[in-house]
Order: sequence, then C-alpha cells, then structure tokens
Amino acid sequence: MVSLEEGVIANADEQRQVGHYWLRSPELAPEATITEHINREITRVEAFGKGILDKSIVTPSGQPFTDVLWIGIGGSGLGPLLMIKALQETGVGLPFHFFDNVDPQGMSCILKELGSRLKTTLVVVVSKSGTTPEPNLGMQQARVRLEGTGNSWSHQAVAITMSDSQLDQQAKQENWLARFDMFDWVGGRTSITSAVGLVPAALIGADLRKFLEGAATMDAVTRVQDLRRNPAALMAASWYVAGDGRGKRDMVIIPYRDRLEVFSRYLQQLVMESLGKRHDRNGKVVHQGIAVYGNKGSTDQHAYVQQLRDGIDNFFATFIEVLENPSDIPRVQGDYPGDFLNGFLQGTRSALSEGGRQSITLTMEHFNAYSLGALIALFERAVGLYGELINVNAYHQPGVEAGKKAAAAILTLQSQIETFLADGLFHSIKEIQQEIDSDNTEAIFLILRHLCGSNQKYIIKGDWGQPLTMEFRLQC
Ligand SMILES: O=P(O)(O)OC[C@H]1O[C@H](O)[C@H](O)[C@@H](O)[C@@H]1O
Repeated sequence: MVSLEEGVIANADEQRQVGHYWLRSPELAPEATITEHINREITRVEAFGKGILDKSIVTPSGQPFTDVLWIGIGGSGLGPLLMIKALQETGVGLPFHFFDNVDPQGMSCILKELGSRLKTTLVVVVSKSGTTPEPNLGMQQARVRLEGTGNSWSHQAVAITMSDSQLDQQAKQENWLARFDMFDWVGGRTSITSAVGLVPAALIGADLRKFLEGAATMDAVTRVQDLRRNPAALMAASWYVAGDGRGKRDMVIIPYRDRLEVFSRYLQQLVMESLGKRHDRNGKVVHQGIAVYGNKGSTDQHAYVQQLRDGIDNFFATFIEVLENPSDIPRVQGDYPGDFLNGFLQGTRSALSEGGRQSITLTMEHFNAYSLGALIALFERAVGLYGELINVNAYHQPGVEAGKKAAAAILTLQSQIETFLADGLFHSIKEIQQEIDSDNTEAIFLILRHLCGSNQKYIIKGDWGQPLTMEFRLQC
C-alpha cells in the first residue's frame, strides 16, 4: 500500500498507477504536475457548481438550470447516486435524475418526468473511458429529445471523462458547457473523490471540501502500520478471518439510516469488482471475492434477517449506526422513532451474536459530508489491504471486459439475422443458422425472441415451445 501511494504501477495488468488517495491529499501525488492538476479540478468543480446554483451560469435563453440528468454507469453512476441520496437536503440544489441503464422504458420514464424541463436540464455525461456503450446510448437519447425541441445540446451538456477520450474530443469539438477530467490512475469504483463525486456534491450545495477532508483524515488513520490501531486493517483482517481468506462468508451491509440506503450497492461494486478475481497476482487460479448485499435497518429485519439469525451461517453483518439524528420528528405519545431505530439495531445485533453469527459495527457520531468521505475511504483502504492479503490485483476488472465482448458479439449476430430476414420470406432457425454460419442456436433463438417480443415487425409460424419448428418473416 505504501508503494501504491508512492505511484508504482500497482495495477500491473493495465500498467496503471492507482491514485485515488491523492485526490484528497493532492500533496501526496508523486509529481507536482499531478498535485496541481487535482487542485485545479477541485477549484473548477466548485466554481461551476456555485455558478449553476447562484444562476450565473444559465441556459442560452437566460433561464436558470432546474434539473440534472446524470448519464453514467458503474462507478460513474453509483458514486454520484450515493452522494445525492446521502447528502442532498430537501429543496437544496438541483434535483437529480439518472440514466444508469439502457432500459428504454426506464429512460422513457425519466424523460417524461423531466418533460418540458428538459430545456433547463443540465445533462452530465460521465464515462472515464468515454467508450462505454450505456452512457453513449443514454447521451444519444437525451440529445435527440433535447434537440428535437429546438434546444442546443452543447449549451446544456457537461462531460466528465479522461483527457482525449472519444467523449472528451466530442465535448471539445462541440464546445460543451463544461468538461472535467477523470484521471487515468483512478478506477471507476474509486472515483467518488474525483469530479465524478464532486460535481454532484457541488450541484446539491454539499460541502465537497469537507467530504475530501473526511476521506483524507481516514486515509491518514488507515496508513498507521499497526493492525490494532488501524481500523481498515482491522476490518480487512476481520473479513479474512470471517471468510477463511476465501470469501466463504458474504458481507451483509445494514446501515441504520435511510441516507445510506444505496451504500451497499456502492460497496457491491467497490468490493466485488475489486476482489472477485479468477487469478491471483502470480497467475494461480483462486476464484476469490466476497459477496456483498444489504439495504438498511430496520427495514431489512422484516425481510431477510430471519435467515441471518436462524438459517445458513454464510455471512458476517456490518452494522452502521449514527448517533446524532437531526430531524424535526417529535416524540408522540411518548414514542420517539430514533429510540426504536437504536433498539432495533442493538436487538438484531445481539440476536445474531446469540445465534453465533458474526458482525462488525461501525459508529459515526454525526452523518455529514465529512463522515461520508471518511466512511468511503475506510472501505477503500480495507479493500486495498484485503487485496494484498489474498494477493489479487484489486484494480482491474477482466471479467467485465469479457461480458462486454460477448454482448458485442450478440449485437453483431442480431444485425446479421435482421439483414437475412429483410428479404421478407419465412426462414427457420436452421436456415438462419446456415446463412450466418453460426453454431450458436441458443443465441439465435434468444435474439429472435427479443426481436419478436420488442416490436411488431415479425410474423411468426410455429410454437415457441418447439423452437426448431418455428419460422420467422419480416412483415413488409
Ligand atoms: O466510466 P466508464 O469508463 O464508462 O466505466 C463505467 C464502468 O464500467 C466498466 O465496465 C467497469 O467495470 C466499471 O468499473 C466502470 O465504473
């Protein structure tokens, strides 16, 4: 971890440095130019957020921005979602809407929700690589809708991406409203302390400097080279002991606070994409990882906690509690909901211990931008340390790349099928298979099912239960 922070190529497979710790302590970056670059971006993000909120940055027609449409997936979507859910105060800053998928129905709902406000919506397209299909498709859809109503995309669009990526080049050529840098040495799942998390923080009026300070303070505490005085090392060691160093127990995250409801989803990516690896760093097949799930307390007590208490012992729980609970909720008939929340947490915790189940409890005095930064940094460091314990590269994601390639192959197959069926004649799966020279009968069947299910252009003969008897024809 020391050499990682000093700037060695810690992600050997991708030949990259791993520098998310520099984002909140820029002075630790290995080169002065990096330090300056990080500081410059923080200042630019802050100024941009301020300009939007104080209405000095407006649409071409002089109207203030009313909404944000955030288009990004994985680390480019989950961090911002966590930031908004965790820190946005009601009525403060701009309301956020997310395109974090390519489900047409989902996109349609969001565009309907925005309705005529699309013309005053700041559209932020986020992709480190600038080539991920999902944000690219989301951008196409938002752009067509926006320009269809006579508005100018470039005056409402913001890009967050690596310098010189495809997205960056487009944003520069078209002179988008703003662009912010993602750095080559920051992975998506650890990008929340870069512009990816700071832009949303700025747009909801959250204290992004405090957020960074919280992360930096936790980084300092978790650099201590003494296991018992280093909370991240203790946590990583606990994970190791609980799962026998093989991920045999799942990590169940139960924060007793609505604001942290998406934290387990955020951690799913951070933990599972980092640790879920086939090979260790010596190339040995290890099939490592830790599964993460959870939602929030006390809600989860009424869902799956039954199994945690009495069922299969294949997990360790992580309770997250916050002592201070600022709200205008009064005591009614002697009952204060906060007392119940605390009681439920303690009750569940001791019920699990009585049943011999393992748990960790993290306690925060307050919940704010500072403690959110600290909480994230704690898990980032624990993941890094655990990665060292099990000797995996925690900073690449070769399995995701394999899935992307397989998806691209399916899309190629689909266009071959569509081209063949364009003759308007009936064809069986076998004929299609011969024509496009593919032995992947199942994929062909599933593509045909998709084509027929998602639009009305095809006439079908036969029975879906007997695929090989079926014939398909494009309706002319
Ligand atoms: O930011 P992007 O380059 O679009 O990447 C978005 C996400 O997709 C990839 O497939 C990776 O698995 C994630 O780690 C990443 O956060």
